[in-house]
Amino acid sequence: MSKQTTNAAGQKTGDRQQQKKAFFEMLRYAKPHRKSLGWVVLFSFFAISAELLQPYIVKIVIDSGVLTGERGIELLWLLGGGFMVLAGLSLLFTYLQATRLQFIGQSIVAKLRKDLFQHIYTQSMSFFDKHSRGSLVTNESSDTETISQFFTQVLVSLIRDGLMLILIILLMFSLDVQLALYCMIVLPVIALIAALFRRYIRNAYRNSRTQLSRLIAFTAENLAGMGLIQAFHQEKEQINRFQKQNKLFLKANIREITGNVLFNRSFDMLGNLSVAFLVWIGGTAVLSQQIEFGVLYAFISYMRQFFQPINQLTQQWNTLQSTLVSMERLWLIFHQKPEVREAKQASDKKLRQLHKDGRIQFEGVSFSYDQKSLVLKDIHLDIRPGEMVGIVGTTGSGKSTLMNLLVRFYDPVKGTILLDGQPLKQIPLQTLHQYIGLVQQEPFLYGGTLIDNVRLFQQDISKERVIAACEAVGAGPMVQRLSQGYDSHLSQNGSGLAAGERQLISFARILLFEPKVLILDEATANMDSHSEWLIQQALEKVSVNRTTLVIAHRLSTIREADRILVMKDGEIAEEGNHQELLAKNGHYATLHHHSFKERARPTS
Ligand SMILES: Nc1ncnc2c1ncn2[C@@H]1O[C@H](COP(=O)(O)OP(=O)(O)OP(=O)(O)O)[C@@H](O)[C@H]1O
Repeated sequence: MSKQTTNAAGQKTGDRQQQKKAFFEMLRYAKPHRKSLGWVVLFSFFAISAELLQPYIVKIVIDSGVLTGERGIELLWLLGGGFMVLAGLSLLFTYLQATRLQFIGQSIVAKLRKDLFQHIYTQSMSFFDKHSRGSLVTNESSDTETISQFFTQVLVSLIRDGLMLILIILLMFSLDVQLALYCMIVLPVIALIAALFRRYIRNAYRNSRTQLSRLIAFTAENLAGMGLIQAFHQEKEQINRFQKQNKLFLKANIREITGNVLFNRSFDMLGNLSVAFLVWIGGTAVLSQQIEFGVLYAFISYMRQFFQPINQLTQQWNTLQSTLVSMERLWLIFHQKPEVREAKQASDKKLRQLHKDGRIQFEGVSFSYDQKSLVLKDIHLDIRPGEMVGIVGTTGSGKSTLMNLLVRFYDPVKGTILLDGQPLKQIPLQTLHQYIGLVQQEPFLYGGTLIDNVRLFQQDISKERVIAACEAVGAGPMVQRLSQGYDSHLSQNGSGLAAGERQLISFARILLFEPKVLILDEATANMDSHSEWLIQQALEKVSVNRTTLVIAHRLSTIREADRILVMKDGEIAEEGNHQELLAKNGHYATLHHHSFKERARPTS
C-alpha cells in the first residue's frame, strides 16, 4: 500500500486513485507518437522473433539428423548461415526499436518540461508562497527525468519483455506440452521470490533517494547562507552536519548496491537451479525417448532466456513506482489554477485610456493572505496622475501588500482597485505590467550581459537606447569600471556590483520600458549613504511624469514626496506632506523621531 502524505502546498499525495489519474493523463503525451510506437512494437516483435528462432534452428540441426545425411555439410552451412542472419536481424531490429523509442521518450519529456515551465509562469504569487523554489526545480528537472525513464525504459520493457515472455511460452508449448507445464510450475515461484526481493531493493532505493535529496537541500541551504556561516564562524559545525548527512547517504547507497548485487547473483543461481531441474526432468524424458534431444536443448535455451525478461520486468516495476510518484507530483501542479485570473477582454478604447494618466484608486480594499486575518482593512485611496507618494509604517503594517495588490500579484478579498478609472481585473495582465514598473529591494539580475539585463533580453531594444538609459540614471561611471563595459557578463548574485549599483540597473530598466506608474519597494534599504544618494538622483530622473509610489523605512527618501501615507495594522493611519504630518505630532512624528535618533546614534 502506498503511504499518503500532505505536501508543502497542503495537497494530498500518495493516493492510488490520484496516481492512476495522473498516470493516464501523462500517457496522453504519448498520443501524438502513436504511429512511432506502433513501429516500436513491430521492431520489437521482429527482434525477439529473430532471437528466439536461433535455438530452434539448432534444435532442427540436432534432431533432423541432417549432418549424417549426404548433403550434411551443405545443410550445415545453410543452417549456420540462417543462424547468423537471424542474429544480425535481431541486432538491427533491436537498434531500430531502441533509437525510435529513445526519440519518442525524449520528445515527450521535452514537451512536458516546456508545458510545466509555461504553466508555472501562469501562476499567481500565492502559488509561489505554497511551492518552494527548490521543490519546483526538482519538479522541472528530476521529476521530468524520472518520467523520461518511464517512456524510454519501462515502456520498452513492457513491450519487449512482455512479448518475449509470451513468445517463449508459446514456443515451449509448441515443442512439448508436458515439459512446458513443468516449467510453468517452477517459474511463478521464481517470479514471486524475485518480486519479494525487489521490494526490499525498492525500499533501499527510496531511502537512498531521500537521503540524496536531503543532502542536496542541505548543501543548497548552506551555500545560500554562506555569508552568515562565515560571519559567525560556523564552518566546523556545518561541516559536521554535512558529514552526518553524507554518512547517512553513504549507508543508504551501500545498502542499495548490496541488495542489487545479492539479487542479481541469487537470480542467476535460481536460473541455474531451474535449468538443473529441467535437465533432470527433460533428461529422463530423452532417455525414455519421450522427447528428442534437440527439444531439450531448445528448452534449456528458452529457460535461460526466460529469466532475462522477468529480471527486467521486476526491475522496471521499481522505476514505475518512482514514475508514478513523479507523475502525481507534476499532475498536482498542472491542476493548480492561477488565483489571479487574466481579464477575459478589455476593449481597445479602454486600453488606450490607460496610457494617458496614471491615476490610482483604492475603493474599500481589504486583503488577507490566509483567508483568516486581514492584512489590509478597508483602504480608500486616490492618487493623482504624476503624484509622488511616500508610504511609511512599522514593519508588517501592510505597505508591500498594498503594492502587491496594485500589480495584481494577489486580488483583494473585498473592494476594487482602479487604474485610470478602469478596474484592475479588466486590464490584461500584460498591459498592467507594462503600465506599472516595480523596483524591489533586491534587484534581480539574470546571467547575461549588462545590456541584456537592462533590456531584459528584448532584442528589439537597441544597445544605444540601453546605454542612454544607463547614462541618464547615472550608471555610466559604474559601467566604466567594469572590465568589458556594457558587454560585461553579470550573474544572479551581481558579479561584484554593490547594492546601489545593481539598483541603478533597475532604474535604467524603468526608463527603457517607460511605465506610467512606478513603485519603489524599499529600494534604498541596506545601502550606504553614497549609494542612497545615487538612487535619490536616479529617482528624480525616473519619477518625472510618472505616478511614483515609494515605500521607505528611511524617511529621508520620501521627505520631498507630495504626500506621505502612514500605515498601521493594515490601515492608513495618517496622510499629508512631511510638514503637515510633523505638525500633527502623531505616528509619523514618532517614526521621524526614532529615525532621527537612529541616525544620530554614534557607530562603534
Ligand atoms: N506571502 C505572504 N504570505 C502570508 N503572509 C504574508 C505574506 N507576505 C506578507 N505577509 C504578512 O502580511 C503582513 C503585512 O506584510 P507586508 O510585507 O505587507 O508588510 P510591510 O509593511 O511591507 O513590512 P516590511 O516593512 O517589513 O516590508 C505581515 O504580517 C506579513 O507577515
